[in-house]
Amino acid sequence: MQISQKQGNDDFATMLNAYDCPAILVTPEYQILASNQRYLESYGSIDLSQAAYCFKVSHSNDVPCEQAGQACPLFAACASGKKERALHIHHSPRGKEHIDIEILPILDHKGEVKYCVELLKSVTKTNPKIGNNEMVGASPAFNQLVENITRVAPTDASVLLVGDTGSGKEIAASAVHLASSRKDHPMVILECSGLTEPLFESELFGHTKGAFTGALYNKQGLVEVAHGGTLFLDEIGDVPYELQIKLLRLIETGTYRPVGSKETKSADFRLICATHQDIFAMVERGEFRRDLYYRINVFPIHIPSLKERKQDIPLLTKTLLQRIDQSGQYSVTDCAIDLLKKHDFMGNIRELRNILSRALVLSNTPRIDRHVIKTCLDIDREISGDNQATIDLKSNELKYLKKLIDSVDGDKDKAAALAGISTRSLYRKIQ
Ligand SMILES: Nc1ncnc2c1ncn2[C@@H]1O[C@H](COP(=O)(O)OP(=O)(O)OP(=O)(O)O)[C@@H](O)[C@H]1O
Repeated sequence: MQISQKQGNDDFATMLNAYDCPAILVTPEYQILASNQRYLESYGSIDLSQAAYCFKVSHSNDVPCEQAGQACPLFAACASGKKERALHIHHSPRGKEHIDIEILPILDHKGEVKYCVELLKSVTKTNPKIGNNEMVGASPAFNQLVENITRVAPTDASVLLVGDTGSGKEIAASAVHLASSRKDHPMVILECSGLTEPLFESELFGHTKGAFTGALYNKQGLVEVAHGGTLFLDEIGDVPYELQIKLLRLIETGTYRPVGSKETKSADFRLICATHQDIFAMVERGEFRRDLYYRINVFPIHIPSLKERKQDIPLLTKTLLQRIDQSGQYSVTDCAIDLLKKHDFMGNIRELRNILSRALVLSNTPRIDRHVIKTCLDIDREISGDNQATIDLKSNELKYLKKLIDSVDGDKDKAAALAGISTRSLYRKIQ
């Protein structure tokens, strides 16, 4: 596409209105020449009466992104002469936002880049600031995760989320679903751990009345509930070997039969699987079917552990505190944050959440200090058995749980939630 030099900025802006997302026209020297109506609605107007540069407007930087140590898709597009994409954090009237940037270079008659159209697509369900049920973060590891989610979401490819326990696999699955064209249909979750063959089949495929003892009604399977939407199989590595063939058949044929039925139904879902295990090693050991592995692993995404994104701890702490107690009165001192940053977080974000829930109970003031955080971390260490030689694990667990129950006036449901265990487990542990 070529644009005559005589055309004014108004013409540019009119052309940009053809895009149904915010768009700006930029020179290879980073100067913004025009913006469209959608940009105006999302980010406000830019003063174009004097030179306005994209790095200043979008990032409040004084130098272009690539000189500030960030990947700059404009710089890359000018070098390659081709479309380039990157995930950036931009300033917006709503604060900082993750934006999927696409740069479309416009070449002159000599084949050199004359202008670039920059399309700015907001990324659903992620946030570099405090959010409610969104994924938050701004570290390089988190941004890479968001970039992967953004790329794969609009496709229908099967996604395999690999990450440690509590690192955010389920919330990432939901981000993929919500950024996909299937978002108006359900995302259905099946936790695969501990499922026996009959249960697995009837949960997944449903059953007819009388199919087996206790089948009093026709029951819809999760595959049917997920029709048009997303099927999320959590802990896929725990599906017993003999059941894996049933899953493979479902994926390969796109059809299934409810237990006890002769009717074959057709399935329509996007598959997302998650695991904390090394499935490839399981394949090598003969514990996981190779054919199924290649079916589910079309697009693998690594979910970073909290250890890999320690710089997100202050933001996550603020976010989680607000989620635990919506009054917004609680905060954590800088020294306490430093202590959290030194912790290992084997249980990742879920562990951070549990520690903060405890801190709220144990702190006498809304400003949670280092001392309180240290106590919460020590309780965890004792319970997890770091000091097994000197500590009687069971009695310490009991002591902690009783203290916790007392602190919430005997409310066992609340105490269990704070301890991160089910109420049933709590009763079992204190009896
Ligand atoms: N980036 C994030 N921002 C905010 N909260 C997060 C983020 N990632 C995870 N969480 C929160 O951490 C907790 C654990 O996340 P989630 O349940 O998605 O982890 P998981 O990896 O699926 O856990 P498991 O391995 O036990 O199935 C949830 O409360 C979730 O909302």
